[in-house]
Amino acid sequence: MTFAEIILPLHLKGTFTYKIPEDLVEKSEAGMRVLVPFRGKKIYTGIIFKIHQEEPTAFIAKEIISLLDEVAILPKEQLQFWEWVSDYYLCFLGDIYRYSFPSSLKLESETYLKLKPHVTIDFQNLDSNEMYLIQALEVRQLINLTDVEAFIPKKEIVKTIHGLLELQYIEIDEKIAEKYKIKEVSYVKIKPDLLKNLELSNIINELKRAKKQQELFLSILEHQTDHPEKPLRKSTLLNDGLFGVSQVKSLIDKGFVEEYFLEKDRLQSYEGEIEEIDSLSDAQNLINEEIEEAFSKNENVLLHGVTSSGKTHLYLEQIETTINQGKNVLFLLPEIAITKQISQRLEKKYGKKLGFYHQKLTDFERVEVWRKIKNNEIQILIGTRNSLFLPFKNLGLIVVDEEHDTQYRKFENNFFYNGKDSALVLAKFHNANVILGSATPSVESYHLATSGKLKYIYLSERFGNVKLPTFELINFKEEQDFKKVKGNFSNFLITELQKNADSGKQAMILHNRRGFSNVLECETCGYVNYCSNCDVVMTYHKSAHEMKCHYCGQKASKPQFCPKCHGQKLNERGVGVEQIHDELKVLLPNLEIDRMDVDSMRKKFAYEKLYEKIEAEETNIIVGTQMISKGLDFENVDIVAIPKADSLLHIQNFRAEERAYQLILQVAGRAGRVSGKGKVYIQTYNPQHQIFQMIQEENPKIIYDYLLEERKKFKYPPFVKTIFIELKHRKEDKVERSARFLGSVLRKYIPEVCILGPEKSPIAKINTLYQYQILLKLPRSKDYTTYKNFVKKSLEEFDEITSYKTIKKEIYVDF
Ligand SMILES: Nc1ncnc2c1ncn2[C@@H]1O[C@H](COP(=O)(O)OP(=O)(O)OP(=O)(O)O)[C@@H](O)[C@H]1O
Ligand SMILES: [Zn+2]
Repeated sequence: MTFAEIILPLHLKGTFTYKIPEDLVEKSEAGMRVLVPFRGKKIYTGIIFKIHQEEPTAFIAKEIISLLDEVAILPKEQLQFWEWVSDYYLCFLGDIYRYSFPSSLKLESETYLKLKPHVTIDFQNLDSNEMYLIQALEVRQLINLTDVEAFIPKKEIVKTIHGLLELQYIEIDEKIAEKYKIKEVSYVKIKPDLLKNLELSNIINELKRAKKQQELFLSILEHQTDHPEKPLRKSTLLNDGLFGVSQVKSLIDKGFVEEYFLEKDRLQSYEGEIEEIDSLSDAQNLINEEIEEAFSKNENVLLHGVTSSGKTHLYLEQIETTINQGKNVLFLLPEIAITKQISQRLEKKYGKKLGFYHQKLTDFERVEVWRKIKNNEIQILIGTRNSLFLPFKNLGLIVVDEEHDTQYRKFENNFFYNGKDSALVLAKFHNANVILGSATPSVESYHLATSGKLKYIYLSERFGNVKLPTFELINFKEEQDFKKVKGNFSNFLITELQKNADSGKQAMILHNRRGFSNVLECETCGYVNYCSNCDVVMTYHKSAHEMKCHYCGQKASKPQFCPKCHGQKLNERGVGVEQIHDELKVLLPNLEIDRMDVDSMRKKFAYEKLYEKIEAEETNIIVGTQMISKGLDFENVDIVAIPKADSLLHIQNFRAEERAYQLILQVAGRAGRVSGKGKVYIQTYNPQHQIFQMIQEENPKIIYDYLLEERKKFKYPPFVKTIFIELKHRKEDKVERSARFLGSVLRKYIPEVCILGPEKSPIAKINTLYQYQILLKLPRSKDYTTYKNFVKKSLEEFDEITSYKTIKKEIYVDF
């Protein structure tokens, strides 16, 4: 007997064993989708993970109902990758499946049944449910599982379908089951036989009395003669308003013109001219040779290139090489908003061979990308980290741009993974090369590179040998003492911003806090407004006239007076980006000043509009959160200022300094990209801080050595491996008890020094759930695997306690 381990789209551990029916054994293969019954009542689309001959001993395996694919939908590299992700990040295969498959490929209740053609049904031997289903199918031809639930009790559905499938009365309709249909676009052309038979002049004559139709006919003819290779869209004809639908219809009715349909890619692809890419500069050429040398030795690359050094051009070069070798490319970006620049460049060169993939696509669009990737129609896929789970074939190169970005490492859909590290593993399964690129690599990647596990390649000059920006620290304490400030700005900075604008230059101001003020506080009783779901004070957003919780998204209107003591005066404490923006507008009233943050960019096309406004130099100053630090390449920005730089360091996290450094350097990198006169002003109470001091050096080694030294001293990655576990529940005492229990189980296996906690999380409650945390700091080397197995074992023991089943667990490996 043959069995299969099936991955089900459920938040459950491991795979599930099913028997493969004799007639399907030959056809079955790992990576195919199957339909299986689960827990009596439900039917799911699962994926064959493994096929084997070991009959389960503890239970009788149910049978697979049917196979949904003729060839595996998941290539073996993806199955290997899923297995690795699940094992390394301690997450469920079912969650990976749910996360990575577009929902219409998972069918489940959308699966359709139909009668087998030409069967004679012996109604005598059917039970009532079977009878109902057959009768329904005689009337409706196709029925999906959800419909069946209307007339058959849920838990009997599977049995009924099973019975009828066995009797060979019904079958599963796989084609219809897939909801996805390709969108078609209508085109027009002159009837081909008319062209051959020289009837054209007759027709033109015939149309003499219908001038418009004649004109239309001629214009179609003209298009066809001028561009014989280019189909003419019906909508193009109608677009300029010269002709109407009725004229087109008349020509079709008269049989002169015919309408036909072509599949349109839902994803807009570029239809314009194809352009060559620029050649590399001398400095870039040297780097490119280094990259090639590394690849020839099967080494992956960390490309550390200062801002505006032209990393994109180096990626393009390698993309080109890879494609010329007949292989495909995955280009990862931290978020979709910043694909605009890279895609513009790639579109010019690669047009339709380009695909996009990210969380914002509709399910239809996601399926389309799946299909194209499977058919090898996309050569370059640009996407966010979830693209790693697409069914790639023949992958030759993965680029991870802005590899330091925190968007690559987050918890989403029940599991945490780092897209950058996962890219390295996926590439291994495909034998593909990897470039990690950044102007400010993560400390971990830098360490990997300098300890020889990645090839470290440093590009120290900007393209065109443009000078890097210079830094100037403004001692805000001193300025205040001498009364040379207005609000959050020194008089000096205000003057510099005005002068900059007067000379036709633009500036960017970074303040990485959303909202207007962090807190509204009652002057009389000290009351502050807490979110009712979270243990967090709500942020005041002045422009939206509301209070928002940045953790759960809850909104409330701004209180007019203190709800506790009815005091009239509510003070605003803590400065948000809105306030900086408002202040500047008052300080520099003659300038155009815009704001860029998630709150102001929420409206559709808001980002595109502001982007174009900046590009057209219609704005003088852009005030923004970290959003302005990412990938923007504007020619005319000379000044970057950080008025409250200390706030970047006031974060309780071992990565705080690293992040402050990256953010400052990234935003600084927007300055003087063409002029070479970039100037960065940092206002601080603490000009002596190491980070502010070291950032001024053009030698990154100084700062990385310092950051690594700190990590070593306080035992943080990359010197130890971390696993962070957060437990959550509505009841605080319950989550506390469960956390203590997990702590004690872990302590059975793992030395005390490696375990921190359990303790209440710094934010005690988010989204109505109380949270407790445990941090494990495990040694690197062989022991890590041993310890990790102990962690797995502890989690299993925890899961055996029935009353803890409702505790939500979040596990972050390499936190
Ligand atoms: N070889 C080249 N030929 C022509 N233009 C180039 C070349 N290399 C870079 N450039 C131009 O230099 C500018 C900076 O390049 P790019 O944006 O790729 O830098 P980057 O290294 O990605 O910087 P950042 O990390 O700041 O985003 C761009 O406007 C780009 O078009
Ligand atoms: Zn909240």
